[in-house]
This record gives sequence, structure tokens and C-alpha cells, in this order.
Amino acid sequence: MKNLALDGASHALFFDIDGTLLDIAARPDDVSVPAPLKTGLQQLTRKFGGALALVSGRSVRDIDRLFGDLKPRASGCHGGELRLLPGGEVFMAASGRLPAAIMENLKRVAASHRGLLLEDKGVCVAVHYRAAPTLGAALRYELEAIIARSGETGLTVLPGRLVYEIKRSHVDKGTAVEAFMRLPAFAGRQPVFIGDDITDIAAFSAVKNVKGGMAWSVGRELAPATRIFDDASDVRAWIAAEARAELQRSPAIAPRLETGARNARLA
Ligand SMILES: O=P(O)(O)OC[C@H]1O[C@H](O[C@H]2O[C@H](CO)[C@@H](O)[C@H](O)[C@H]2O)[C@H](O)[C@@H](O)[C@@H]1O
Ligand SMILES: [Mg+2]
Repeated sequence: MKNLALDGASHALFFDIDGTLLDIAARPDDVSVPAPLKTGLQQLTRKFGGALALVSGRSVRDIDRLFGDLKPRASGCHGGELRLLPGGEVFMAASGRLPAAIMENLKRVAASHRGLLLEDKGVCVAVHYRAAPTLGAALRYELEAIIARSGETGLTVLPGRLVYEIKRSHVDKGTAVEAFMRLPAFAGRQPVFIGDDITDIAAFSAVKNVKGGMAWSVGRELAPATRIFDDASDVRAWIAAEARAELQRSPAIAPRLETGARNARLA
């Protein structure tokens, strides 16, 4: 783990979820969120004056299923959903669900190949092929053809980690970061985005457009990001170290955190 101390008064933090905070698992529902990670994120939210958000391809509903009570500021569906305030309302930045005819075709494709998994997230959809990795190129071709034949404009097939995401083209993780940066809690701060995937590149570019903004990648170089972390456990160790430093600086909240850590050990 690197020594990457950030200033709670002048930086803002954005985290991708899968592959960044959480280890990759065989299926979307197989991931688990270690309790100390929730405690650490809570503590960093405090340290950074509320200027922390999760920016994911998952839906906000799924983020809440995973992170429970945390209910952080979050963007879901690659910028398609925005929850600008912790625990607040979720706004749709992308208009509505995908057309029914496209959904029918996606379901047909998913059912016709062993190992494909369709994840309907509302304003975006993922077609996973982790269990059938050789299908990658042909699947992409088929998905692009479905979109083209539908006549629906403004949809994009975005490749991720053994997944294709079908989403509205006018939103992405970059537009999500820009929306958060307009909020009072974030404005004037230097944003740091931590992500692991091609789907994070729009956000990496968005933070680099802000003076002092930094893009940190996990596990590989992803220009314009710099590879900083080896894997998700490395990111979690950094969060824990930042949280410990904040705890030493501000011991008044120690009892609550210790309870969280104790519960984590019992879990
Ligand atoms: O933007 P992220 O927060 O990184 O989310 C990206 C996608 O993550 C999930 O899929 C990926 O992780 C799964 C669990 O480890 C893995 O099985 C799958 O192969 C990966 O593509 C999630 O299911 C998607 O909805 C997210 O868009
Ligand atoms: Mg990711």
C-alpha cells in the first residue's frame, strides 16, 4: 500500500465499486462488503466534509442492498441515476427503462447461450459473459445489431469486465462526477476518482479536467489514470489507514467506530 495522504479540507473522493472496493466474484450477487469497509467509508465521508460518492455501473438500489445503512451519495447505472444527498432521493439522469422490444431481444439472446446472464438495472442493462468468456466478440456484435435494428438512437454498448452494458449515451460516470462537483460540499475541491475499468475512463477524464484532480486506477494502467493500487484489497487497506488517521485526529467518534469494528469481527 502506498502513502497517499489526502487533505480532508481540499479533496473530494469518488469510488467505483466492483473491482475497486469489492473483489470480483463469479456473479453480481456473489460479492460481499466487509463491515470494516462500510465503517471506513463512513469515516472518510466525515473527513472529507461529505465530499465522497460511490459511482458505479450497479443501480443505486443494488448499492443500498450491498452497503446497507450507509446510503452514501451515489450514482448508479453509469451516470444514469444520481443520489446527490446521502439517503436522499434518486434522480434519473437517463430517461426511463430501455424499450420493451430491445429488452425482449436481450432476453432472447441471454437465454440462447449457456453462461450468459442478463442484469436488468432499470435505466441500463448488463449482459454478463463471465461464465462464457469465448462469446465476447460475437456477443458484442449481436448486441450492437439489436440496438441498430431497433432504430432507437442514443444507446451505447459499453464493454466492462466480461460484461456489456447497454446504456443511454448522454450519461456516463464523467457526467455523474460533474454533477457532484457542482454541489456545495464538492465545489472548489480537487476530485480524486478511483476505478478499475474502461467504464471509469469518462470519470478519470472528468476529474483530470479539474485543476488538481487525480485519477487513480486499480490493477492496471488506464489512461488518463495512473495505476496506484494493485487490487481492491489494496484500496480497502488504504481506506482503513485513512480512517485510522482521522480517528486519531478526531477521537470523539471513536466509540461508534469501535462498535462497528467489533461487529465486523463478530460477523
Ligand atoms: O462500475 P462498477 O461499480 O465497477 O460496476 C461494474 C459492474 O459490476 C458488476 O459486474 C462486475 O462484477 C461482478 C461481481 O464481481 C462480476 O461477476 C461481473 O463479471 C463484473 O462485470 C455488476 O454486476 C454490474 O451491474 C456493474 O455495472
Ligand atoms: Mg469497477
